Amino acid sequence: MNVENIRLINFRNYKNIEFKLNKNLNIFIGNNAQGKTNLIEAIYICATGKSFRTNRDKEIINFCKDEAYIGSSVRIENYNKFIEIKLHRDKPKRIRINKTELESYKDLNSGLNVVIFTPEDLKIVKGGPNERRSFLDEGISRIKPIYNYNINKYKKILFQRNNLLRSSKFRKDLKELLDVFDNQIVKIGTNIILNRYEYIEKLNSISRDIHKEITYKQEDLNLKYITNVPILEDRLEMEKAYLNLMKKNLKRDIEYTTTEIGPHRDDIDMYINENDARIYGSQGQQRTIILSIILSEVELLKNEKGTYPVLLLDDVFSELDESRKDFLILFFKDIQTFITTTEGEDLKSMEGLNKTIFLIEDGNVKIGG
Ligand SMILES: Nc1ncnc2c1ncn2[C@@H]1O[C@H](COP(=O)(O)OP(=O)(O)OP(=O)(O)O)[C@@H](O)[C@H]1O
Repeated sequence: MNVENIRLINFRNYKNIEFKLNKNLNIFIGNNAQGKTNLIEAIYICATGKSFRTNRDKEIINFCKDEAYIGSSVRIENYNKFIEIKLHRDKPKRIRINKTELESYKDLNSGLNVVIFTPEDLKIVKGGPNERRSFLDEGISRIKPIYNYNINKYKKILFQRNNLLRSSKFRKDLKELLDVFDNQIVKIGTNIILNRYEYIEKLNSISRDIHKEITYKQEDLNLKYITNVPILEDRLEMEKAYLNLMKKNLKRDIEYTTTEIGPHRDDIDMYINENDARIYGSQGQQRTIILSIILSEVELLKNEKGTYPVLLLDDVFSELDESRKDFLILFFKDIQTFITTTEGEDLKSMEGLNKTIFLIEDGNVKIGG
């Protein structure tokens, strides 16, 4: 799978550009604020229909224009897809695949899988549990689209349950209504928890090996899934235990008008050599954890889907020492990779790889030497 070319019109600081991309390594090099991340963003939008930086399409359109266009030809196994996205300041975006318009961007099945690293991803280690749950949900949805549907459904029912708890004093039918909600919550919640459990188990086993390699066997990474629902081998027993726990907590739930038990309280603990990485990890260590996890997602996707996704790495080299950079570069051999950097120095470590260097300056793209 690879992105063959890209055309941008009035997309952020790009007025009108079109260029071909390398099947392997693409390096966007330039000073700050020249448009390197904007290119990563454009490729991400082609794959997912949305930006990783904003939910407001208006921000993506050039300041002085009302419309923007992204077009890209993508090679998936042995066929091509031509993806086109039109953004308008006052209208919903329109997406066409091979000239056929989709009803909604949510229908976009570009076939292009991407895994992205951005400096913001540090929040997966440093931020709150919400960040880690979002990371999990995104990763699992890439492999199992039905999971995303379950998450949305779970959030909806949970919201309704919490509303009901808020009005519990005035409801004579509280018990009957809660029974209906709780039975649904437990079914979907169990699905979510088992999917998360399985995903973290797989991620953990791959990321441990990768992390060991990156750190020259100095660091042992361990990811642990935290959930307040007991995970049991027998699914029906698990649902029963989950429901009992909800019933046991009902008094507390009514008092606080929120639901305590369930996957909306899940988290991931991260340890390096048995120490909590969130508390004791250095900035470089925390960054390396994210890299190990993201590279594991790449391997996991390859295992599940049979082909490597495209790798988007925004400013990945900062704060990594030479040996960690070298390991990362080994990864690029078989995967189409897009990488942004301000440092000419970083290019030295990529000698000998099949690559194209793009010089980015003020919304212009030139092929470098
Ligand atoms: N909607 C827009 N219209 C025009 N220009 C925009 C728009 N949004 C962002 N920009 C411009 O894009 C530039 C930032 O681009 P980008 O984020 O890709 O920078 P970068 O090269 O990755 O920089 P850094 O190395 O600092 O991360 C800024 O000059 C900003 O003003």
